[in-house]
Amino acid sequence: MAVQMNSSSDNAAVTMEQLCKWYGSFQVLHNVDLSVAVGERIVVCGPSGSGKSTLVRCINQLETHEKGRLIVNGVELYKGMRGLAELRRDVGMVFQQFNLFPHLTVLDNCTLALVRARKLPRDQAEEIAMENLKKVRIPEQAHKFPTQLSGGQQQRVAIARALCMKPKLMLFDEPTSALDPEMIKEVLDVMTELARDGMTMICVTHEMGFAREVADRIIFMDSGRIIEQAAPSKFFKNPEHPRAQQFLGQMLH
Ligand SMILES: Nc1ncnc2c1ncn2[C@@H]1O[C@H](COP(=O)(O)OP(=O)(O)OP(=O)(O)O)[C@@H](O)[C@H]1O
Repeated sequence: MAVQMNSSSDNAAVTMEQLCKWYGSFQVLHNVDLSVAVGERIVVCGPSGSGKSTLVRCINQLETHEKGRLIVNGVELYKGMRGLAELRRDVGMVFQQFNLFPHLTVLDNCTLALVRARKLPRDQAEEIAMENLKKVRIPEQAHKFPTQLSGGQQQRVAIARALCMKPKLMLFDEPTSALDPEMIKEVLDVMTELARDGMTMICVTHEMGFAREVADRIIFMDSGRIIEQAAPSKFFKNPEHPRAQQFLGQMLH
């Protein structure tokens, strides 16, 4: 049984307390403390291998932690917990590789979970799917297959598909890394609009312009630890930790 939490954690979308994770004998997350408020936009950045993907993957239990506490939307998560389907319904995730079903049309990719998991009638599922395809500005692609779309369009389908489940929280794991430069902007524009609509978001990205413009808070990770967190105005102007200074030096020049 998932444990329902009360008290102050109810006001947070995500609370991590001393979170630790190992891959075999390699400790990838070291005592991570993080609280993300409902409606907050977080950008997670840091060097390759610093544990950013692992951190976000723990939030929807694609990875499980071994030590510490993790509470998402008021529910404490742990290995072997029940209620994973509900968790993943409430936590949308967009990956670097779009992970669309190639044999299904755009519309069917979007309606699949609504029909199968939510048991909605097909016409109602299609209505929700079309609303969200409009939101990501590709309603005219509804009857195409993923291979007939550009990378940027495929990623926007992936975002629409996640939005169909009306998530309370969206996770993005380097959503533009597999895209050509001209397509990056169209995906970032959609993400920016979601942020303006008040969606709680945790984004792993190297897009520092997006981070500067959209994030409420930047989380900087190194070697499995959060070593600096600050508002973008502070982080980009005056990063404190030498590793953050070095990282920004490389990213911005
Ligand atoms: N399934 C796995 N098994 C073993 N080691 C893993 C696994 N996944 C990731 N790692 C290792 O854990 C460390 C952190 O990986 P993670 O993908 O979380 O980092 P990251 O900061 O997202 O990196 P990148 O920016 O390159 O995507 C890396 O050293 C990686 O090689």
